[in-house]
Amino acid sequence: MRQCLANAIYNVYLHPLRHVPGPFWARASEVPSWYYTTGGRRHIWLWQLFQIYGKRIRVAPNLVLFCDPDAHAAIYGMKSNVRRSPFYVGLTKNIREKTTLNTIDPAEHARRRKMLNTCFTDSSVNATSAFVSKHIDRWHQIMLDEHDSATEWSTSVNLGEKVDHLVFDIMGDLAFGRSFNIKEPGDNALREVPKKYCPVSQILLLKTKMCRSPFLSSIIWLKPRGLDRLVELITPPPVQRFNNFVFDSVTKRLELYKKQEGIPEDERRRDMFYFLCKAQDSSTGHPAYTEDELRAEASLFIIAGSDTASVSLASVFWYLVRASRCYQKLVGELQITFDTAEDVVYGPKLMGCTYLRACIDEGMRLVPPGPCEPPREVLAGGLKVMNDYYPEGTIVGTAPWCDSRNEEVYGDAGVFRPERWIIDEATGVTSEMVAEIRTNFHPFLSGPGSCAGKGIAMAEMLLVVARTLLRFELRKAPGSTLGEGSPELGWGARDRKQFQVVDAYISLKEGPEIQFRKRASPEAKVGRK
Ligand code: HEM
Repeated sequence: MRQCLANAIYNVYLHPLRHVPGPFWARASEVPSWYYTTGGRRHIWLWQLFQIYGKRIRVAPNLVLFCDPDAHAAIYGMKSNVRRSPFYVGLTKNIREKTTLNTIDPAEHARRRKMLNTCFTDSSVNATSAFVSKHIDRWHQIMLDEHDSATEWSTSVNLGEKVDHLVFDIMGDLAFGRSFNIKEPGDNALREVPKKYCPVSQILLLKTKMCRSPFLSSIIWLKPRGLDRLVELITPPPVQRFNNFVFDSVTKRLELYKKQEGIPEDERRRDMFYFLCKAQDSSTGHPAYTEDELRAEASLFIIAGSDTASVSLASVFWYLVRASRCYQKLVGELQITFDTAEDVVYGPKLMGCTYLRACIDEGMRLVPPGPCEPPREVLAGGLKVMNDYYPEGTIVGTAPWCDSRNEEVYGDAGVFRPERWIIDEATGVTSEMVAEIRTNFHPFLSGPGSCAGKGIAMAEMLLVVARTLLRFELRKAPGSTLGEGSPELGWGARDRKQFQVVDAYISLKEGPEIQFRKRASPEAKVGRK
């Protein structure tokens, strides 16, 4: 107790960061930041703090966060003198399963990332788009079979949940060649997870609470000394089933890869796992990954690529069904560009749909896939951010939820307005205006730790939104408030027009609830290109 008090006094009055503004208790201890993490509302708390204290806040004794485009560049840029913080070590499943995301040493991370990049080329994005489209079409078929919606509006559907199922199945198929089949009707042990959040989210929620706790260094010390084993033992059965499924799938996929080694390239299964197996260490010319590493990286794809894409898509749909002008404009663009949903393939025509891209960007801006900061630790020599110097060991970052609501940059920051991303004389949006907001927009992060799967993720989102809107009409389920803000949620979350998320390092969401019906036959439309 005496030690805690002494630490608190030191943190407030003697610590090198004592001049950085923030609430008294947050400057004294890590408990407030942890407290808000446990409730999943830390991003709202951070937003409140930025309104009170300005562009930089001390959120915990050793943690400084910023809300400014220049700060983002200074912290996450290619040459920034930082590394990933120990938070990422806490996230690891166990000491054997080291992934690119969890590698905090910059040189080792750069080496791993170089190998990983060989799996994310244009050719892999093109190859994987075919898998994605196949899943989307099946998903639509199931929705039609489950709901009598050929002519009438369907009953209310939780599209957020449906999108979870779709994205999971896609990622399983891409990562290790075996779909989870969660979207398929009938029993599925992997779907028997607590309805609210899927297994990966459950794990992340628990781990985020651990990693933002004041006991992180003890947790990291204890991990190889029994804690990992203990967590494995108390892991709920649905999550264990999920882990076992992943393990088993990777083993089977590896067997298939070896079996197909002798046959021509274009006859082999060319999913992400294929590209991982093919990757070579350029310095040795040997395969880049050992079996354990293949297992870990393939599992990382599931973690990194499922909830992120799912929450982004849910956000786009959530806002679109509430903004009929934007919805109509987007459908118009798609109908002019494509004859049918089947015509939507990944390529220049799809990429040329500027309004579609703007809607996706706007959805990702309002609901960033990670609402709080990706934490970075300042290395020896310190770091200058917004004209101030931060010493070695300081943890720094920017919180995307707050960056997205920076009114100095966006003006009407809370409004879903895709036009802000498109240069157009008619709307008065200039190239300078678009450049300014782009400098502040990093849903995939930037710099050495940015998203490796950005190309695949964008292709997936473009395909899902375009094919869905060409096949179905959507509308908000009458009376549904799922995902909305409300006065009881307090300052920063009162706006009913704001899609709410839970912070679990990744954003977790509920909704939107929608109704859908099959679109009239495309021949009935006019004005197509
Ligand atoms: C909308 C979808 C996605 C978003 C918004 C997104 C965003 C991000 C962000 C912000 C990071 C950095 C995390 C941090 O440093 O804490 C990241 C890392 C990563 N993402 Fe994504 N991601 C998405 C989809 C995907 C997909 C589909 C894949 C794989 C197929 C993927 C693979 C990765 C990997 C491997 C990393 C680690 C990169 C590294 O450590 O160098 N992501 N992603």
